[in-house]
Amino acid sequence: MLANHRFTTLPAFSELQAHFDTLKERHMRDLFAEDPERFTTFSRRFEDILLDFSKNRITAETLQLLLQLAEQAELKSAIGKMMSGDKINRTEDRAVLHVALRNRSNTPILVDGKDVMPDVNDVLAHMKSFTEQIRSGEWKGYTGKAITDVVNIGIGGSDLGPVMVTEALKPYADDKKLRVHFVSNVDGVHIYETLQTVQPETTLFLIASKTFTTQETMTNAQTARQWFLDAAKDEAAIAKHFAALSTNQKDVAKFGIDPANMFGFWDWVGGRYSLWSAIGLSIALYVGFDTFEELLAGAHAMDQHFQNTDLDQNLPVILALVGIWYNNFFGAQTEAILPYDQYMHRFAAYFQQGDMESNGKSVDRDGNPVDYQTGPIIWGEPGTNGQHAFYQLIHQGTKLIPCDFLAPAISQRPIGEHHKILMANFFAQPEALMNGKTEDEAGEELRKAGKNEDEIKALAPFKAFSGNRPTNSILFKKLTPRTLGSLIALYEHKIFTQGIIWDIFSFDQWGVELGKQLASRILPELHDNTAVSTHDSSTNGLMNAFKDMRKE
Ligand SMILES: O=P(O)(O)OC[C@H]1O[C@H](O)[C@@H](O)[C@@H](O)[C@@H]1O
Repeated sequence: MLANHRFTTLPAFSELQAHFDTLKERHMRDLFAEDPERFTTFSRRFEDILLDFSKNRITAETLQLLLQLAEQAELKSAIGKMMSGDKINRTEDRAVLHVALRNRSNTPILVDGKDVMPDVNDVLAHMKSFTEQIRSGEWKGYTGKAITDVVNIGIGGSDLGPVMVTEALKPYADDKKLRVHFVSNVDGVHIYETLQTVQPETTLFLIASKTFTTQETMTNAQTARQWFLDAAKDEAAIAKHFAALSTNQKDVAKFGIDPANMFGFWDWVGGRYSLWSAIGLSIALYVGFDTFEELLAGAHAMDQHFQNTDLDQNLPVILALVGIWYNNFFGAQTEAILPYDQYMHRFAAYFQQGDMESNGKSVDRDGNPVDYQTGPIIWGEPGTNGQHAFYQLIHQGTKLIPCDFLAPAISQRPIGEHHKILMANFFAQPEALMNGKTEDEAGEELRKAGKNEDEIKALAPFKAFSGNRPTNSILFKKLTPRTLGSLIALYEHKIFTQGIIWDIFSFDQWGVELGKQLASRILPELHDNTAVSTHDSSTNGLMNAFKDMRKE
């Protein structure tokens, strides 16, 4: 059981408040000027990953106090509890063991007295042999042809991880053994457009759903099944073209999927933490099983770092603490994740679910409403695209938006000057956000450009930048499977750390349930043209207008 505490009554919390008052007006420009060692003091390394958090509004004292906050929240003990299979997801009475899925050292992890590792390894072995059969062409479809296309049907945690990772690891699929497609939206457009591009006789469908009851996924799966049977005209052919990634054996069998094609996982794998489980089968099929294992190994290495490294050297902990500093003291509402790597273009979208579904909570572990801020709004797009879209607000708007900049030192596709140009932007933006530009500096530039004094006076305020806008820079050698695994685990553990300190449960998601219940209540009311009057006037009005618009 996790110990409860009230976040705002931890002794370090009030110390941080007092400290904040002394620091809030200080400019990072001055902090850098005062301390030539600032980069060394505020940067950390893990394998090929360098975290530079020196461009934050912190001093050594801030970091010390934040570390005390983590200690007072009993973070170390909480990490140990997660890693050893304690049921820390109390509202669902479950352990939280995505770390077991990538536990390459195979040390036993017990849930209810039973080591989970043999089951984990069995599923991995099953995934491996299946992957090899499909990729080698040994597995034949119902007309005797090899599989060329894999369609993963899933949503939320059963979609976003595989989408993000297959995009990020595209260079590792250069052998072009298989194409992968992802269908998530219940909007029929999504499955329609995907089915336009594949052939029934060479397509493998993966029905990815932890519960195997999610309406969107089941609707898309039934449509795919019907489309397939329209061509194959034989239910026996389903065994060659459908596999299930799920914890729900009963409903998988009911759907007609051969139990031999079911890849299981367990209730202790949260949906948004499931890419390491059977849900990652599309990844393994696309990049090959060895590459998938390297991804697991990278995450495992970060798990060990998180568990065994002192808090002040611990990358996930530092990211989490810096985030808390802005979220709970500066009042920042959002955080941007900005990868300067086109292959990582779904990384922010992935952690939108990872972070917001985990820490979007307003009740503490005692069941009381919190009176402080919890999880931030996560958003972001790859650089440099974002620079030409929303960075204006980050530079000159009224909101404080802490940003994480991520980039590889070595491009997967070194072409001409592209990577150096990309990296020049990666270095320039955090520098500009930190330094800003005073009105005097802006004036000087205008003078050099030949403006007269009246023009300078009129324009300089618009051309000035306050600066003092915080960033973390995460520079890594190359986006290898191992590094990607470590980066994902880095953010996962950041989320865990913040949840522990905020005294909330990060591994349930009751908020998602409401939408599901309401939609299932409304669906039957859409089946005929009868006017609806059972809801509020807005919902009634909209539903009735919908029915009118559809009349011939
Ligand atoms: O894999 P499933 O069971 O289809 O769930 C898909 C998604 O459903 C809900 O939105 C939440 O519970 C998510 O965490 C989950 O990832």
